[in-house]
Amino acid sequence: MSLPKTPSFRLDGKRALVAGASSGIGMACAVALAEAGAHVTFSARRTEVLDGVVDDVCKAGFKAQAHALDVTDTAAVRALFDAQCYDIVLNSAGLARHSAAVDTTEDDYDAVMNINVRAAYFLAQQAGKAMIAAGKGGSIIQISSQMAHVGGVDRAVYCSSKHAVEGMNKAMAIEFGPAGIRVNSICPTFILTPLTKPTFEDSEKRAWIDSKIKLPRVGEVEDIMGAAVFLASDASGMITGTSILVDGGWTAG
Ligand SMILES: NC(=O)c1ccc[n+]([C@@H]2O[C@H](COP(=O)([O-])OP(=O)(O)OC[C@H]3O[C@@H](n4cnc5c(N)ncnc54)[C@H](O)[C@@H]3O)[C@@H](O)[C@H]2O)c1
Ligand SMILES: O=C(O)C(=O)C[C@H](O)[C@H](O)CO
Repeated sequence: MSLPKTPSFRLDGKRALVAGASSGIGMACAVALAEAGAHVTFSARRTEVLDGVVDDVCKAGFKAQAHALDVTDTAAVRALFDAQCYDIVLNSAGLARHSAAVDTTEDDYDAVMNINVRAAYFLAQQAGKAMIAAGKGGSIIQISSQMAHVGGVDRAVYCSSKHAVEGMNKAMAIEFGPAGIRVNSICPTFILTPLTKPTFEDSEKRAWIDSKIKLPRVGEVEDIMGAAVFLASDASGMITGTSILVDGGWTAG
């Protein structure tokens, strides 16, 4: 009897691009992809902020390089994918500005939507286009949020942006699927990063977070790394148009 063959979680020989790799979840995911064997391009608006981590990853024997990219610069995004096709594209660039819906300014709305939705859209568009032309399939991963699945106090704009990412992914999964390109998201709960530091430091908000997460701790960037490697690898080869909630049970009730 021939046993089923376990699919590989390894990413050897794959080229990966991580946008928003200078801090937080993006940096952790980029390191995880490199440790799994991919050659990872860490991208951020300024390469100086990437030099330390890229050096450390290379010294550890993994493959990495830095690239300057502002994800809102659609011409630069196009140029990047015209020059190189990536097998894996993970987008972690994002912004949160919170206010009651009745107080949201147009500036806050536009800033959040510009990065979380518009930039995510055109990055995935160009990634998908290059992957289709290369004919090798691929995996596009957006760092979305648990707030793509529920509402949150003072988070009407942020929730709108992350729900939009889920819709965009589903439609792109339909379009790109025949070319073997998978489009998914990771939906984290609150993870301590520069983005959420002010929320964690507010004792009332911290109590809200602790009351909603069912596990006895909050999330750390390391909690997202496994999902990133899984979605990038052949181990998730039949998964597309969906999201992996890494939410400590927040959305369970
Ligand atoms: N930390 C959390 O609790 C949490 C939970 C769920 C989802 N998220 C999402 O995860 C993603 C990463 O957030 P994080 O918590 O790691 O915060 P972070 O602030 O550490 O990371 C955001 C990154 O986006 C980059 N960025 C912002 N604008 C950019 C631009 N125009 N071009 C290129 N890069 C840009 C920043 O430089 C930064 O490195 C975001 O999309 C966020 O919405 C975070
Ligand atoms: O909701 C917030 O305060 C954020 O900054 C992002 C979140 O941490 C994330 O979406 C988890 O709810």
